[in-house]
Amino acid sequence: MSRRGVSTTRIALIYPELLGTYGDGGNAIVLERRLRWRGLPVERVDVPAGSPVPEGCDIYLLGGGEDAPQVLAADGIRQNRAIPRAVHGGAAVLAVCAGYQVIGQSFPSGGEIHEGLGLVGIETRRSFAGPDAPPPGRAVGDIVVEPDPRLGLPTLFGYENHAGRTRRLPGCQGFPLGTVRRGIGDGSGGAGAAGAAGGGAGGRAGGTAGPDDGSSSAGTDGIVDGRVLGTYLHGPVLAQNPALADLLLTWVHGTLPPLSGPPETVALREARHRALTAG
Ligand SMILES: NC(=O)CC[C@H](N)C(=O)O
Repeated sequence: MSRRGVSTTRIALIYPELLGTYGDGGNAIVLERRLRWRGLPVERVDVPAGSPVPEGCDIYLLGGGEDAPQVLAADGIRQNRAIPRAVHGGAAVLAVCAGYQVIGQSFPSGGEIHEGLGLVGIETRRSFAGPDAPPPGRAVGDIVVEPDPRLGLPTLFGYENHAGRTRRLPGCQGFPLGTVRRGIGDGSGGAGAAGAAGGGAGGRAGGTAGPDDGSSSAGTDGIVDGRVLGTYLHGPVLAQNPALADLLLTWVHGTLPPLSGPPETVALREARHRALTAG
């Protein structure tokens, strides 16, 4: 039974035309499959760009996007208060990259600061290094995150490509999704906060580990606030991290029967682990 006492879990994919960079729509497919493989009914609700977001869904998925589409998406989603109301009623949110920025208080685009949904106490800027420091380069490449132990998750693998840097605001509820072991993530913690040049416009050469200055400071990625989870991990993140998919499903569904595999995902994770965490 899902959280509303009905048998079908409704998964809303929000504005995939605007928030779909790097196949984030695949996160809906992963959630759908993992319910079906357990014999549980699921309904996928595709919400086309610009249309009002429905309130009665159990999981809302917001993907990544370029700056201009991201503004359009935020404006469209703000037409109503469906997502905040659904979250209040127990729904879960997975917000990736642009989606992660959009669920915060504010984010940059086109030289201006735009209002986010205010679901979580974070803000995104091009840089937090101050007006005299050069802004950091785009964060581009593989990202590996050690999740907060409270989540009981294995290492998370993904891909990131974003210019924005994100930080928690004073009084922010919740906690970071995890510690960045490779890549940039929020890029606002530890040495990354200094906003050093990093990989420049083309991103990090060779996927060098660490925050913007290439050191190994303990930067963080993402936020978990109640059932709202934001992250810079594209990929789509749930395809590479099925345990994260199951965490979202248990938030809205309660305990689920265990599900191993699929074998392809196990092999993928082993390969990612070998390639990205060696040394
Ligand atoms: N990949 C993305 O979603 C990018 C988010 C945002 N437009 C940025 O560059 O920071």
